[in-house]
Amino acid sequence: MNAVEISHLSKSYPGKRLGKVAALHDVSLEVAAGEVFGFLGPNGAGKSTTIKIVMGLLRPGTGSVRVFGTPVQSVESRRKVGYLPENPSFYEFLTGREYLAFVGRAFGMDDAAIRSESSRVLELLDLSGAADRPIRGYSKGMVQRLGLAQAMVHDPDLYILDEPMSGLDPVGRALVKEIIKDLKRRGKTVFFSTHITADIEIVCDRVGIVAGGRLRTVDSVANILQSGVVGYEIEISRAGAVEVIQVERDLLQHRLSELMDTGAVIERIEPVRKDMEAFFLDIISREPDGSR
Ligand SMILES: Nc1ncnc2c1ncn2[C@@H]1O[C@H](COP(=O)(O)OP(=O)(O)OP(=O)(O)O)[C@@H](O)[C@H]1O
Repeated sequence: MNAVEISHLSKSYPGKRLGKVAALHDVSLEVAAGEVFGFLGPNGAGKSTTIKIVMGLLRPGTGSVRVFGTPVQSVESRRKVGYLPENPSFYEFLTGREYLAFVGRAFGMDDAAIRSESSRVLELLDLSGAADRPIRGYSKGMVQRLGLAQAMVHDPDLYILDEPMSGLDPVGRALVKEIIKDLKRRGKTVFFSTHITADIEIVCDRVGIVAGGRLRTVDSVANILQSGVVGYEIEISRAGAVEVIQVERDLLQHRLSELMDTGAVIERIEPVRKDMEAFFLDIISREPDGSR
């Protein structure tokens, strides 16, 4: 079963005078249940617009979205979703714990569940020490982590996270990546947007690259990294000396036989690859039809 099905979404915003800003053009993609899907694109690519439509906060110009097979406008589909908006902001006079209780009540949780789940997610997001202080005194990173906590408090099956690592320091980023990996281990689905390629490599099963409102490619991270292998680095020892040799991708077998014929011992072979960033820059530098 697909957790999210996005079909032929297009969206324009009103522009200057009578003009329009085209934000999305015919975007279709599916996110399978249990998968971590990264929605990668530069600034202004259309990531937040897509996410707001998936959350039912914006109406699409054309197209539709289903969440676990149900149209996104239905209350039932919303119960299963935890949402982190871009730049979250909260009622600043509440404490973090009070805000989570407010969210828990909105999702129909009982008081005991609210108490235990709030404590669990506050601990997970390293906010226990600040839980009973008003949000107005929180740092930017703490507000971002509270944003993730409020998306998790009702233990949804699907997480829609708009730039979850935004505004976090390296410790916070690592924490959020661990949380995403843990959600996957628990069978949850995560759809998150980012413009940081390294975040995708570490936590995602698949990635969709969006630019200029068009989905340019969707592929598994493993495929992208594998197809990005441009050659190999071979470490050998021969006559008591260690050497490192670079070999082109297609010449590996040939070069290995040659080396072994000379009595060299192969100590290590490592692929030399283009990383996700190189792949991303290559995709977005092309025209939508693939030409340069
Ligand atoms: N409310 C709005 N009114 C007019 N234009 C908008 C509005 N919101 C977004 N846009 C435009 O739509 C396009 C897509 O914006 P969107 O916020 O979806 O991109 P994004 O990929 O989330 O960008 P970022 O990474 O900078 O957050 C951009 O050209 C943006 O200027």
